[in-house]
Amino acid sequence: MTKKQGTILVIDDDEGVLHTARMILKKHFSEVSTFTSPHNLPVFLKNNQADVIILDMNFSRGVTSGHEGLEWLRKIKKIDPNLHVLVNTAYGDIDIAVEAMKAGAVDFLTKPWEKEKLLSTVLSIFELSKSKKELNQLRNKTKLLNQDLHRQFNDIIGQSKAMQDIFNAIEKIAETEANVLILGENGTGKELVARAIHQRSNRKKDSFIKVDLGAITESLFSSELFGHSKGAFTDARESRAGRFEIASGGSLFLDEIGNISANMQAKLLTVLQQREIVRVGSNKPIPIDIRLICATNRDIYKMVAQNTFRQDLLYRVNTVEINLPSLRERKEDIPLIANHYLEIYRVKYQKGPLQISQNTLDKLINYHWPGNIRELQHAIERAVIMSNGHKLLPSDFLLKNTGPQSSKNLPETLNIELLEKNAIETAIALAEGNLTKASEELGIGRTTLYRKMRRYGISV
Ligand SMILES: Nc1ncnc2c1ncn2[C@@H]1O[C@H](COP(=O)(O)OP(=O)(O)OP(=O)(O)O)[C@@H](O)[C@H]1O
Repeated sequence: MTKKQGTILVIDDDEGVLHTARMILKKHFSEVSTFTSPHNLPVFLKNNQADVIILDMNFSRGVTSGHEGLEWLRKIKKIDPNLHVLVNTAYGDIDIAVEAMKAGAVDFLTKPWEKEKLLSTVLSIFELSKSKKELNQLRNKTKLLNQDLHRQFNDIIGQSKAMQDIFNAIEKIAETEANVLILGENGTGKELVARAIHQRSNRKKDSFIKVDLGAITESLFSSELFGHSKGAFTDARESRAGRFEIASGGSLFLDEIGNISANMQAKLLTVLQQREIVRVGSNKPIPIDIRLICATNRDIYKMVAQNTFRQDLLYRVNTVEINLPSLRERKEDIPLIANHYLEIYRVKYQKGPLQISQNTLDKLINYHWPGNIRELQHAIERAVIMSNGHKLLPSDFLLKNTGPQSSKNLPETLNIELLEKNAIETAIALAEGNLTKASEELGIGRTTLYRKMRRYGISV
């Protein structure tokens, strides 16, 4: 039998008890340390790890009040609140056991020990301590990663009215606990906005955990999100916390929420309603405290209308909604964003002074950017790599000639006057000669419409 790698600490003034503990536990754990007095504990804990501490409640001869043990329990929890202490009480000493649990003990044993009971209790506390440690490690790791990401993603670039509205919305929403649904095409910055909300929220010191629901298979969904206990399925050699648990205290960002099956939607809804998860293979509910931010590029309302997305789930996640504009709806931001990434990649690829020529900017502004900012970012990166001189030229950009503004869909002429004349004729025809309607459709006043009709020789 392989021993568990970890340290069990036993403190009891009775040498016989310590001997029994060593006999039973040594077979199962790599390290069993015993002390007859708790006085050396602070020094020991400073220099050593302890996965489980078994603490007696009385150390002075003839004393049975348990106060000494409680005192030491409090000291241990002060040294490290995450230490798992199992207290030893005399049979029937329920009051002391209750006091000890209140003071932070995980469980209690009554003396004399039954071998099986001692072993099973210590083993289960050991597993608990390990999975908590693992959770803390994961949280610390993601905090570090998030710090890096925030450094990298700190600025959401945009001066357009549309983006100013988004910034205002982020400021207003961030400090609330409201669930947020971010809608927008691919590459419009949904994740960036989700991170910005977390960074400005009261949860910013805790983790921001992202789950790409579009990339999770049906079979992995529950264990990824809710975790699993040891032995829950063939590969579950250790118990593992899911993303909900890891995000607890912080924000959970569920990307591509429009991409999950009906079955996954039902599971998610249950967790959001009950605000607790149950690891796969366990039946113990674990409360979760998360701020939920979801995103999708799909038309979620259409999906609800077509019964492919649950309305009750939508209502759970969309307390507040943010609609991110596509890049072609805020073309005025294109030069700003292009120059932002020019600077980043110029430095990254160690190029000298580099500018974007006016012709190039015109080309970028006129392009329809189906992949939005991500596509612009990659286009700039590529152009910087390929550039030879001090200017990025139109030929440095290979923009896809597809989509709504491709040559196939272009009008026969780009002459502005002819386009205007065609638009007026079409509007009048569609309005069946009603000039008030036609002017409304064109977005101009009736007087302007008359003037333009005279100018282009159009009659009704
Ligand atoms: N306003 C912005 N200013 C600067 N960079 C931006 C902006 N919006 C997005 N980006 C950049 O564009 C890329 C895509 O952004 P992000 O991943 O947030 O988009 P998304 O909408 O979540 O995309 P997807 O739908 O594909 O998941 C990232 O590299 C991000 O840094």
